[in-house]
Amino acid sequence: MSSPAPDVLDKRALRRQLRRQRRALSPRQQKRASHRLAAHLAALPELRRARRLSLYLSVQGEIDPLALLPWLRRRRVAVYLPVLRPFTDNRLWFVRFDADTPMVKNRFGIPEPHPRFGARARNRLPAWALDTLIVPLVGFDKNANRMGMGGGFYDRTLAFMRRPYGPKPALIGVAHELQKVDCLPLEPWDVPLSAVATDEAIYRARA
Ligand SMILES: Nc1nc2c(c(=O)[nH]1)N(C=O)[C@@H](CNc1ccc(C(=O)N[C@@H](CCC(=O)O)C(=O)O)cc1)CN2
Ligand SMILES: Nc1ncnc2c1ncn2[C@@H]1O[C@H](COP(=O)(O)OP(=O)(O)OP(=O)(O)O)[C@@H](O)[C@H]1O
Repeated sequence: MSSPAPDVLDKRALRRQLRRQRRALSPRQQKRASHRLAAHLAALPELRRARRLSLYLSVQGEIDPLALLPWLRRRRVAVYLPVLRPFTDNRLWFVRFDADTPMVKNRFGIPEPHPRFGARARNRLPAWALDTLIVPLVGFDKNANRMGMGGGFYDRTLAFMRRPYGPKPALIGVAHELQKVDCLPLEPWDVPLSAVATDEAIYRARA
């Protein structure tokens, strides 16, 4: 076993620090951030044109995108949640999320649609079939570079985005403003986001 390179250790420490900072927010701060985020998201063209969109259910201080749900329901947008794909390592697919979707906790303690519900092909979509994905972030920088939980779930699931042809959903990262850092190291497998939205601002990737 070789020991991890210093930049890997830096990234791990940064991830831990950012996760601690977001967990420290009060319920009142969380609620306010969620509503401000929803207002920013609803102004984005990537959301206004979406017919099929994925959200996530927030855990451990993540900014909560669900304040946007009434707006999405009014517009008849089909809402999906990320689900850990069975029999495949660290990949996601996306399962319909409606008022009557049966939910269970996955191995990380995050609620997701029941595997039996997701097993029905008509209840789920691969990432490429969505118009827009709302991607949870642990950290980001002003150029909309992202850092996630470290499992590589979204990076693996979105690897198709690098192909020169085929469908390309819009990727909108979301986070609390306090998760912004100066500059994130770019990894070869990182898939660029279209934009990052926070409780305070929108950050666009540079063309
Ligand atoms: N709310 C939410 N849902 C999501 C994600 C997310 O980041 N947030 N994901 C985005 O990828 C996927 C799940 N990925 C995750 C990756 C790591 C951990 C996690 O807490 N890992 C533990 C240690 C691992 C373990 O318990 O075995 C840790 O880091 O402390 C959680 C979710 C799909 N659903
Ligand atoms: N397309 C891919 N194919 C295979 N492995 C990958 C791919 N993308 C990422 N990985 C692996 O996933 C691991 C986690 O990557 P990284 O530290 O960038 O996570 P992250 O971007 O924070 O995670 P996430 O995508 O879950 O938000 C890395 O060790 C990397 O080797």
